[in-house]
Amino acid sequence: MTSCHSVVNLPEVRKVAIFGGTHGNEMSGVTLVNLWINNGAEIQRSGLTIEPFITNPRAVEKCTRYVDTDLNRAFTQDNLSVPRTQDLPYEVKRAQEINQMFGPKGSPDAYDVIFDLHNTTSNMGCTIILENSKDHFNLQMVNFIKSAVAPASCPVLLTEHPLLQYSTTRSVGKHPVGVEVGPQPQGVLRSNIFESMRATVKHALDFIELFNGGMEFPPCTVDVYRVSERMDYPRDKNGNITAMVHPNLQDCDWEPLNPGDPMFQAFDGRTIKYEGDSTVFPAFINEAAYYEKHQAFTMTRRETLTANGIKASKM
Ligand SMILES: CC(=O)N[C@@H](CC(=O)O)C(=O)O
Ligand SMILES: [Zn+2]
Repeated sequence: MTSCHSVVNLPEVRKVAIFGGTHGNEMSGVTLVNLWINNGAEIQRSGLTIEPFITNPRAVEKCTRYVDTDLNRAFTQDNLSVPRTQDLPYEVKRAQEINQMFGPKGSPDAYDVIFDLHNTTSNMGCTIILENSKDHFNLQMVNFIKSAVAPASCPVLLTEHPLLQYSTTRSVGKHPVGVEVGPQPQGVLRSNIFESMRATVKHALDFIELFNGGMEFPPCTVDVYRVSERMDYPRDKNGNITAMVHPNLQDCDWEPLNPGDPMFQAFDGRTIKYEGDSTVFPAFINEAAYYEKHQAFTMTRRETLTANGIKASKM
């Protein structure tokens, strides 16, 4: 369906969900979604069903990341198809319910766009997380958001990776979009973080409204940071960490980490350097939730993606 201007016709967007509380202690998304459940005027757009939804209410109630297991890793085909029994972890049961309501994952009935609102303790600013480098609709949306927030930046983390990809809550939708804003401590609201998340969602919904209204978005390029590796903390034989993120690296998400740069500061005072052979761009530096995942930061590489022009097809 490509025209001579390399503009692809895509179906109009009909069903949109905004998830908060996938992690119950990430307060911006929890608070915004609860606000919008009470009064949805701010997120209404013509011709669209937009559903704000708390995905892990038990974790929200306890103000904890999860109750039994991380919901944002639970949307595997195995979990989604396992027979429902009493002793399944709460989040696996919940994943099945969410898949029924907003999916099924991979099916034509699935919601068109799902935003999932997260906070990080890392200094990542207002980051968009994408899972698929060939999702031209999402790439165009991100290009729109980047222009709307400029001169502020909107880094894009691309989690597409043969081994490191994980099965997210938003992945039940056709176009999954993570919104990851920090730094904000767990269980805490910070007004600047809250408002930048709110603005990003607003721009994203404006984009969808313009798209449905027939606006043509010309081909564009989008700079992204693609996940390449995970870096764990140095550990002793018992698995306890023996070093912290080095002060030169702390809060330096998205800045180049070059071979030879300090990476960790051991408790005995030694500096541990980055010994890779090329420059990487770390993200999720010293994320609180990742100690248990054995991850001190994520290494990414910069890449420029090309998006087709897009236009809504009238049916
Ligand atoms: C700090 C945090 O929870 N980050 C999210 C990232 C994502 O949504 O892809 C997670 O690990 O699930
Ligand atoms: Zn989260």
